[in-house]
Amino acid sequence: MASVSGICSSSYPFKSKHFTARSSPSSTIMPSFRIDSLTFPTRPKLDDRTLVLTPSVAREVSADLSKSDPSPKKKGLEKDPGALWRRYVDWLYQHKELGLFLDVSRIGFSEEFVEEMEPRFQAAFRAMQELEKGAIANPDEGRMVGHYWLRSSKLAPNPFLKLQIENTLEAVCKFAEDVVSGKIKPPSSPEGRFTHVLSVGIGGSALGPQFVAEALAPDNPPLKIRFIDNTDPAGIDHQIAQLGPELASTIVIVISKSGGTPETRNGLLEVQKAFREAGLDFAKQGVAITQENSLLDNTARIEGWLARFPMFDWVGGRTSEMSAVGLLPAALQGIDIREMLAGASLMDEANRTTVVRNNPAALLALCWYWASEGVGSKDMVILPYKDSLLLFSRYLQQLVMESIGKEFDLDGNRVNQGLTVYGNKGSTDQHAYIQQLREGVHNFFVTFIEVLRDRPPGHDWELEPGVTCGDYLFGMLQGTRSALYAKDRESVTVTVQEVTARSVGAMIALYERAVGIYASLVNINAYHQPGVEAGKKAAGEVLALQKRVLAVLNEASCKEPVEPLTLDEVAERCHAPEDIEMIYKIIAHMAANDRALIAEGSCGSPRSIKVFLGECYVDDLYA
Ligand SMILES: O=P(O)(O)OC[C@H]1O[C@](O)(CO)[C@@H](O)[C@@H]1O
Repeated sequence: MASVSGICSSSYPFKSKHFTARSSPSSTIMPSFRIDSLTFPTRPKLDDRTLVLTPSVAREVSADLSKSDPSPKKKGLEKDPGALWRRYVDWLYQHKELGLFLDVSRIGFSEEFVEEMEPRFQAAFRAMQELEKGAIANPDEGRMVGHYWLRSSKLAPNPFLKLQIENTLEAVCKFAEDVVSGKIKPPSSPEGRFTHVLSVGIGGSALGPQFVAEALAPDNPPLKIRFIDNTDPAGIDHQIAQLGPELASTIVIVISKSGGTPETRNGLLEVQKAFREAGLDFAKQGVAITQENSLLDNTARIEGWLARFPMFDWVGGRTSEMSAVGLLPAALQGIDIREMLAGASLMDEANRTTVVRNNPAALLALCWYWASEGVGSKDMVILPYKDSLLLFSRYLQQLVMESIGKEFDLDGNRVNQGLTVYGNKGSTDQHAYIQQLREGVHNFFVTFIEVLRDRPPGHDWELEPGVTCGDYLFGMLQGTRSALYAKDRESVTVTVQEVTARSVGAMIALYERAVGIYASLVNINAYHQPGVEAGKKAAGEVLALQKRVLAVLNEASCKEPVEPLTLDEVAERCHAPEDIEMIYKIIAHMAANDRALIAEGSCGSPRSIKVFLGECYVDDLYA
């Protein structure tokens, strides 16, 4: 990217005049899907028997909550090895069928604290039961919250939803089989097969598929996946360039629940342009995953895209991995999606017990509450000791922070809740920031993710007598856990046997439920995200201001001689003197991209700048 000083080097007065009207970039055609295999029965209306988890109902559900917030009364952590071993054994959770363990012994909660929290947990369990039965658990948006039904359709609150879930899963499996087997072929190569998936989506419409691809895609998947998850033109260009001629054998999956997210729309338009330039018909390779009748859905339908799959209004973006959003990309990579669903379903079952110590999601929520004092006072560092789980922390960042990070609680009190999540992987991070974790500011607790199986059977070898490469990884994890604990740094350890579709499904389900329970414990709505709207709205205002700036500059640049303007003059003519800083940034950005020229002055002293456009458009293109 050009530096700010670099962009000021253009010299006045080079300009050209264009007297022909040019089509506005915004008029670029939106493109196409056909979904012969899926039918969408009309959604039944909510009736007055539907339970709405409004603040008052939530309060009713949690009527027996004690008045005061339980607060962790922290003492020094247990250090006696015998007592610690007893604590480890007493609290160790095991899910036999999943081969999953949860060790909470290195979080220092006391028995009294657990007792004090009991009424809150029981209220959280009741709220979760209501949610699973189809209550309006997201009162602000008037939505049910049904991601648990995706892996156990029989739990869906009515036959219509059950059918929707089952039909979609069938359609995803059938489409993926047909693509992988070559029954559905790339249009420009009737003999060939699709080789790549390009997934276009952002947030919950990208993070789950990215995590699962990294964790589970085989070394040689039937289709290799790439992602466009931003409106960064260079990033988009990179993905398209990497595909090169294989764009012709690429299925483009455009994922957006709302169907109107600007970054995703931009990604789509950029990819369509690449298709046009390559002489390819996008519609024949485009697939949409979105809510019925969204802008994206309508576009795909009208243009006759290759396929469309539904996203349900009762599934939130950040809990959509087990919907078509996560299942279709995974299936195209040869990942066993039914196993993923089975793992999630088994974990959900385990999380339905109302006995806290037998409920792994509740145990996690308990640890979060204790460690962060129920107010997010400590960050959650996620450290999987397995390269393939690298993106788990990034996935959890949205799941946890978009769910828990809320200004108001369910009763309308300003609480500014949150739980910060970050991390990459061990042992790599031991050579980065673990130094600070052990000795620096004590503002975190750690979640270690341990995978017992180092390599597929038959591939291991001892790189020194009695020790394998995986033993080192194991040693690093255990060593770091001990070293942190010795310094009173608390940790949770989740252990799985292997990274499989089943264990990944289980881990996703574990954290989804832990987030839901924790949200109840701290009395917030986990299922909306009002905060992200502010940034989107502000971005829209910046782009609107940019159009006004362009119109003003265009008018001045069409004069003879050209009239370069100061920032103050631009701001005044835009009737936006209070936005002068933003106007400066807009101009600097345009200049860096050769769309505005600096006639005089230096960007280092914004008041000295005089700016004009290198081209003049007689039609009022920017109005
Ligand atoms: O799937 P969509 O509607 O494009 O939204 C993408 C993401 O944007 C958000 O709404 C936040 O801006 C997330 O909650 C969501 O996962």
